[in-house]
Amino acid sequence: MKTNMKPLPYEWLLEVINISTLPTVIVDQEGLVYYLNKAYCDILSVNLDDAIGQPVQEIIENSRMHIVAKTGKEELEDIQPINGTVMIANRYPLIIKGELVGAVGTVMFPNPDDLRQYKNKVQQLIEELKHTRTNTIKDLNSNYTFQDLMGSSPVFQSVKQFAEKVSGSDSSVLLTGESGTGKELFAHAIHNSSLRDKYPFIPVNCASIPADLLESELFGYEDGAFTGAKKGGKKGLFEIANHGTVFLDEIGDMPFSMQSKLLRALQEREIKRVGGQNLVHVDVRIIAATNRDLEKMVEDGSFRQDLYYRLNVINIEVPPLRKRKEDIEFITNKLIKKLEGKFYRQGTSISSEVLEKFQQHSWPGNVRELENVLERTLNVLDSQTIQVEHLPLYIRDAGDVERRINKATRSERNSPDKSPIDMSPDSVQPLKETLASAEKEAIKHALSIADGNKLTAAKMLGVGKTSFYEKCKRHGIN
Ligand SMILES: Nc1ncnc2c1ncn2[C@@H]1O[C@H](COP(=O)(O)OP(=O)(O)OP(=O)(O)O)[C@@H](O)[C@H]1O
Repeated sequence: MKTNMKPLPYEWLLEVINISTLPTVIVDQEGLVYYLNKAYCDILSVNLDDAIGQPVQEIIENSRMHIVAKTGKEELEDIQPINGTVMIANRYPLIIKGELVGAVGTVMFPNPDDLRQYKNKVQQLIEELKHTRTNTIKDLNSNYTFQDLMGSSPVFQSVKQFAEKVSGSDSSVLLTGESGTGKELFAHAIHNSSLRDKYPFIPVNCASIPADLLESELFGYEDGAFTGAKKGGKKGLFEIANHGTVFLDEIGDMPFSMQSKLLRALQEREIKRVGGQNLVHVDVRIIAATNRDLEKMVEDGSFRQDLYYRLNVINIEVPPLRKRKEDIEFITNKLIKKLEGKFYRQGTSISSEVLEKFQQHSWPGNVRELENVLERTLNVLDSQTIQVEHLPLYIRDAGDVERRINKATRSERNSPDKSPIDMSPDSVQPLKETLASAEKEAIKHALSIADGNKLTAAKMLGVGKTSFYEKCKRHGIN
């Protein structure tokens, strides 16, 4: 190739090689050191004049430059320990006018601190990548907007409109309401219509992370913070969510000791990693949710009042399904449409009797329960129309229980002596046994509504998961 470039003077070339901070060595075809730049002389603590003309393997530990100068084959990213430090070596054959005349080599990380910093950086990137990957998969399944929130009743519409209105604000939101009413869906929708929508939405289930891990999950940790901690430390979810939203689900289950640390983070907008000294500024919006009565928890001292006020700047109470019965038919039809795709069906409908049963049922598991019931029904449906006999027994009984109670109350009121309640002494059981059998029935009922999911069943019953597991064990429920 012909260029107009003048050949670089020899001194210039040497200066260029010396300016480079990358330790560089040039050997001739015999593997004798032709030139060693300043960076390499420094890390080897050798004098250039003493090194020139010496076999390279005598000057540089574990060198293979003399081999490359013979084979003419480059060796890239080879591990080369020098003075007890692992370095990455790149070795290139030096070919001038088509002839192999020697080799040139460089090494990276001559300083152990550089290597450590590099490793930390890579480790952090790997952590972020893993987290992003998990969340991307999750987001693909749950990237909800307000349009996904089903419900046409005036009460639901007004809650939805209010939530939409406050999406743009940066204030904390507390979503309250029974299990399965769609609080998490609301949190997604609020984030997605806020100015933070291009940044992460990080959901954290405060009930499912063990108390002693919660702080390091939320705020991260430094290298060596505790036994088993990853080398290089780890970013917490608050740092990962920077500029986005952290959704603290089941906030009522956050351990008391953690509540004060969360409060500090919200007030100062700064977090301190576990085992760290530095404060890291974070910009996140908090959306919290619970189906527990936080006000009562504040009263009985199990939830910090100051944190409650911090979180409850905007309160959105999602109404239960039984308080918006107009929505039942609407949501049922929408869910059927959604499920038809899953079961490769078309034209499925429900009978008016089924709708009546649905209206009579109290739906303690709300939309989640309705979704489960319909999915279970469509799974086994061999006709186009869902009839009462296709429904689970406890829904078929809906209304009957209420009717029986009403009838009993009415007849008791009208003719107390003809009460339908069994008045024989044998019908009375010790209170302890009566309560135990009622508890067992309630657990079985909740489990059947929650499709066997114990965490959901525990939530619907309003008990902690440890106590729920103990109760299941006591009653022999698996
Ligand atoms: N209004 C709604 N429109 C569409 N789907 C809904 C609605 N409400 C709830 N769902 C569905 O019900 C299920 C439960 O919703 P979600 O997890 O948001 O409830 P939640 O109130 O956060 O429950 P929990 O308190 O148990 O965590 C999800 O599958 C969700 O898609």
